[in-house]
Amino acid sequence: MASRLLLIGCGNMAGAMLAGWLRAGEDAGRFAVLDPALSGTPDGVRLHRTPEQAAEAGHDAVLLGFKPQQLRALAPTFQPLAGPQVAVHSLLGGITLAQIAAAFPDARAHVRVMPNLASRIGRSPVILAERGLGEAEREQVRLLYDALGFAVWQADETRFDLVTALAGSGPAFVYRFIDALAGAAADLGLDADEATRLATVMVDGAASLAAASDLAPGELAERVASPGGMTREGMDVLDQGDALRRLLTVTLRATADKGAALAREIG
Ligand SMILES: NC(=O)C1=CN([C@@H]2O[C@H](COP(=O)(O)OP(=O)(O)OC[C@H]3O[C@@H](n4cnc5c(N)ncnc54)[C@H](OP(=O)(O)O)[C@@H]3O)[C@@H](O)[C@H]2O)C=CC1
Ligand SMILES: O=C(O)[C@@H]1CCC=N1
Repeated sequence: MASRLLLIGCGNMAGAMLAGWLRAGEDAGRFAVLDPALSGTPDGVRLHRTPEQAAEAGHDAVLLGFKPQQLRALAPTFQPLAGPQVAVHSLLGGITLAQIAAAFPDARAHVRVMPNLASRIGRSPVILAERGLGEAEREQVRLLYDALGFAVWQADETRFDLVTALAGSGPAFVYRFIDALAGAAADLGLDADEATRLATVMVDGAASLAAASDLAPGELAERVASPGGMTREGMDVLDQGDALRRLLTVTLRATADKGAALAREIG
């Protein structure tokens, strides 16, 4: 595992990861942040304002946590931080390993990382792809990200935008679902705050049960629907013409397509 990791850009996502690592018991001294306007970092995590300051402190790996659209403009500034002793890890949605390698050609290895905001509580899937790591270091990198939940290598990088849509963007879709469910209940007469609280606790419990169960989600749904009971009536609405699945297929396709568009934009 990289012993000293420099997070370049520490907003919503990299900030959640940093909090997740500290929550998991990682030593704060392993981490440093380079972010010009960030208000502060957790205790023990050094905050650098300039690449020169960061270079002086030293590191074995950098984690790119800024926006994909910034890669082309920022890469020359950060190249001195990504020399032959350094591995470049990237959170940049849509940006391929080949593009990361082209932006940081001197680095000894490149890793594409796709977590989600549940990193903060150690419950994120983290999808990984790499170029240039040896066998032992691959396992060290997997363990680093496994501390944020569940890390797994994606051998076929052509699938990365799709797994990003599912696992990286996925929480946004779940939050929309919770909002819509609560909003619908409010429209039908429930107090709005109560509806949001019930919907959130319900989704948490249902997802945790699915994660802990040997049964597939489809089978669990069948177990909720008592024969001749209420639930089936609602499920029939979602299932009619595969309405929910079709909607989600379009949703994932649009999300994944944007990844490819961002990559084309960078060139
Ligand atoms: N949000 C999410 O759930 C996920 C995001 N990602 C990826 O993570 C990356 C960041 O996204 P997100 O965290 O949402 O975005 P944010 O805007 O919250 O974070 C980006 C951070 O980078 C900082 N930054 C901007 N310019 C520089 C610079 N020149 N040097 C150093 N830092 C800089 C920003 O500072 P300032 O605000 O002052 O400009 C900000 O703190 C993206 O590439 C995205 O694809 C991946 C998975 C999930
Ligand atoms: O919206 C985005 O582009 C990033 C990538 C996955 C989640 N957030």
